Amino acid sequence: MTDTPAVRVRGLRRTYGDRVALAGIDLDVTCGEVLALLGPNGAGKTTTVEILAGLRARDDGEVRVLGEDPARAGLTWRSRVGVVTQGAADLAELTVGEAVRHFAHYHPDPRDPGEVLDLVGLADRARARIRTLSGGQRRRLDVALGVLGRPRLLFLDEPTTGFDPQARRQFWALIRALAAERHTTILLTTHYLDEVEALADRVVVVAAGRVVAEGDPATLGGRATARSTVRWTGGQRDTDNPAALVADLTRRYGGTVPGLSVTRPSLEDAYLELIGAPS
Ligand SMILES: Nc1ncnc2c1ncn2[C@@H]1O[C@H](COP(=O)(O)OP(=O)(O)OP(=O)(O)O)[C@@H](O)[C@H]1O
Repeated sequence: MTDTPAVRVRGLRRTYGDRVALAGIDLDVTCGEVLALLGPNGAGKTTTVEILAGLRARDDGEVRVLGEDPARAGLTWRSRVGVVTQGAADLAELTVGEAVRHFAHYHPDPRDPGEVLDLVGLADRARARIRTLSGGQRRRLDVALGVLGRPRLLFLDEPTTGFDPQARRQFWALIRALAAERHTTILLTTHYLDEVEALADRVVVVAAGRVVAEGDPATLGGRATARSTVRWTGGQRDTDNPAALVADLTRRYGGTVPGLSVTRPSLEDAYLELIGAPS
């Protein structure tokens, strides 16, 4: 890790016609971390990622990605940034191996194409035409292409949308392996709260083009210190001291408390509260 942030954004604004997509976003991503950008549909996540990746223009604000302005950065910068967006290129008639070998030529110091296919679990599909891949395999190929150039920073825009549960777990293992490599910073957008808990060191919540919260997934929205809810057959109560209440119930029931559970707000509870969703 270094002290220079991988991403530094101040006052980022973008409108489409009279629709304000980004109303002044501030964002810092530290080198080596996995940062999740979370927010409801239309919050501005894709717009933010695409501006940071140099794929979209901004109206206003200061943006530094790996120390450069993506609107002006050149080929050397581009080779240090990996992008996996929602609209992947149309490569249907190539085989998996051909695609990876072809795109390796775009990078000054590419990873070995065979190693990349191993990394994403596609080695046994190298000879398959891309149009024959399943949705999950296709996304893995997108990631393979995104990491070919040994990026210092990897953008993943909703990488597991449409995956089955097993494919999501495998994908998480892949992202963890990448994150464990030195110098790979990951900025991930997602709608899945379990994905944030599984992968992210830090989470930034955006809603209507603004940052509404940021922090550690375990403590977001004050959930680590929030009141607990104790439920049992026949009752429920919110309390700051669940241990005392459970002890009291245990005495009252003369032993086992029927249907006992003690819960704190989940990340989903904290998130829905932060974005102002009706409960
Ligand atoms: N090319 C475009 N032209 C016009 N409006 C756009 C365009 N792209 C995005 N917008 C609008 O900008 C706002 C932010 O969209 P964006 O795609 O960045 O949100 P998002 O958080 O990625 O949403 P989702 O979770 O649905 O992918 C939305 O109101 C959207 O309708």
